[in-house]
Amino acid sequence: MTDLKDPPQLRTTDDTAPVRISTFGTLKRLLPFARPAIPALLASGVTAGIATLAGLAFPLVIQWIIDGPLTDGNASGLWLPGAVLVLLGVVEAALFWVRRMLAARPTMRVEADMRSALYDKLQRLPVSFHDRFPAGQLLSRAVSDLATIRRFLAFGAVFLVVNVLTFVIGVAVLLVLSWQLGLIIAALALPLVVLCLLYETKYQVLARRSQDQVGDLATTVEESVLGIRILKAFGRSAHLGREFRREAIALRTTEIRKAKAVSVLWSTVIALPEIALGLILFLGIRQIADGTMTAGTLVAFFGTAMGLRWPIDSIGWLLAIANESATATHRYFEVLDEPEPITDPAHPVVPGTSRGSLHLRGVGFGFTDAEATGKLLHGLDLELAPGETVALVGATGSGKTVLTSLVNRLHDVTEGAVLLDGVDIRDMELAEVRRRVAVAFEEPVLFSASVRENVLLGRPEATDDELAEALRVARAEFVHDLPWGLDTRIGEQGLSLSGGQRQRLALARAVVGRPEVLVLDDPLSALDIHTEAQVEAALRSVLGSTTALVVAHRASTVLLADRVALLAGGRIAATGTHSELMARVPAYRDLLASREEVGA
Ligand SMILES: Nc1ncnc2c1ncn2[C@@H]1O[C@H](COP(=O)(O)OP(=O)(O)OP(=O)(O)O)[C@@H](O)[C@H]1O
Repeated sequence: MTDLKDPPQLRTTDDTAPVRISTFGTLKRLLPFARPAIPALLASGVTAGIATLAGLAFPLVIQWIIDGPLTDGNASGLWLPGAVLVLLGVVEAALFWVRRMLAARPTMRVEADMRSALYDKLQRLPVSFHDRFPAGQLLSRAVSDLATIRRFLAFGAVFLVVNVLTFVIGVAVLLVLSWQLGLIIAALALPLVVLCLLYETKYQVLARRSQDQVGDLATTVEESVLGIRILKAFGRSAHLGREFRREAIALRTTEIRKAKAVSVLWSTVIALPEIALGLILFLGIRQIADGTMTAGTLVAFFGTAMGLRWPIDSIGWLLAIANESATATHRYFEVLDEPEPITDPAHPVVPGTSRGSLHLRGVGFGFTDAEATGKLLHGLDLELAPGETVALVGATGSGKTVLTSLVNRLHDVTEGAVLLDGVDIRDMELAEVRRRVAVAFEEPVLFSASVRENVLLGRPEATDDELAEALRVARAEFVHDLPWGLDTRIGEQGLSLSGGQRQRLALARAVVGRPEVLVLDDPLSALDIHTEAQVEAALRSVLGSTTALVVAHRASTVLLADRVALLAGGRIAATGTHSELMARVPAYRDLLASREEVGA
């Protein structure tokens, strides 16, 4: 019996226990991206530090006023400390503004650079990665995770350093003012550190879960928007609505647990200084009564201790930001660290004059996530002479689409090789392979762009004549009747086209510029019989000069080919002309006969 593994877990569940990561170690990975922003962030930190010191100086000036001019009854002596107070206020406000200005622009650039790097990586990653990684998870990484990282760099990191320094300097000032009372505030550091460590462990797990759940939610929204017609047609909107609500509730539960964790920390962090301040007031008044402390010193002490409230109170908030950024960073690098198995070779072979011969030699292929079911293709041999058209016929699920995806390295063969003009395509530059091999898939995907941009996607350098020729071959001249002709926007944000129109544009995209090798995955399936006949007639002229591998389901498409290859059991079971195979291969006869019956 086959030992089947559990199906891959694509969605997050409440029981998923995310891996514990080191907050500092993970955040360090941001350095290469954050490096250009470091001077500005340092300047921003220095500015914030000076502003905070200005704030800490207030109580000392008040002490000066109380123990000086106020005690002496010298009204004219108030001018100088009054002016200093105003100056400190202005400096603090101005520096606050400067700090924001300094941090905003460079951190936004870091966010933009990281987003571009992620996008580039997604383009380089193989199709197999995109098959298994839900789009919503990528979306949440590209949008919300990167925004979290930017907030951390702009505020979190700066204030984490500034507030710890402020605490240390403030405690030093307090110790100078009164070492006995100062020790009470200094002693606060111990329970705070213990509390923060306990909290970090718990919060990090929740932060990761919440970010994963945001990704799940985005995936559900994306799937329901893309499949809105099917959902409506099958009356499943309510079902998906329930699924969405279930995920939204899971996220809400995690967010509430996060809020609870923060609130416990926060309330303790706020309560501890309150108790300490009460104690200080009590002891301070006794010291004034004993004559061991002046009223001005107690006011200064109290004012300074109050000034340390924000650095202490903010610890919970800053740790939350640091933890969320660490998990966001971890999630970001999960994608960035993905291996890129399909890349350019170190020393690409530049093929000589291209003739367009295609040879699949001993090809084997199996999906890594479907190992238990065995290899899909094995020991497959198929040779196409330059200019030859071969129709690939096989039962549904036999691997025809997968085979076509091996020819332009959307997947790499796991055994054997695909040779273009005798050169292994893995030894050629990817761009070169994709320039030589053009593909039209069964599912024609159009982008939110003009007709012209969609058709010239792979060959932006093609001339207007080549574009017109491609549209003619694909019988896609209907584009000239669109409101803005070739400049009409189509795709998701543009004009909707019918299935047949989309397929004809996808075909035009493949044939534009007459590639050496054309791979067509059932390119005419959405066309009516009349249009199909017209496209076939026009295709013949292209196929006459191009090597083509055409996945075919119908006899009419098969007839376009010079030769037919029957894919069965993971290999090419028979080749020959249509009539030869009809005469001598019962499996082929059955396959086409059943299709024609269904089609009839
Ligand atoms: N990403 C994937 N991971 C695992 N298995 C996959 C993946 N993509 C396709 N398969 C499996 O590979 C097999 C062949 O798929 P393929 O799309 O090539 O079939 P096909 O011959 O083109 O079928 P059809 O004629 O119905 O289009 C199927 O059993 C399919 O389930």
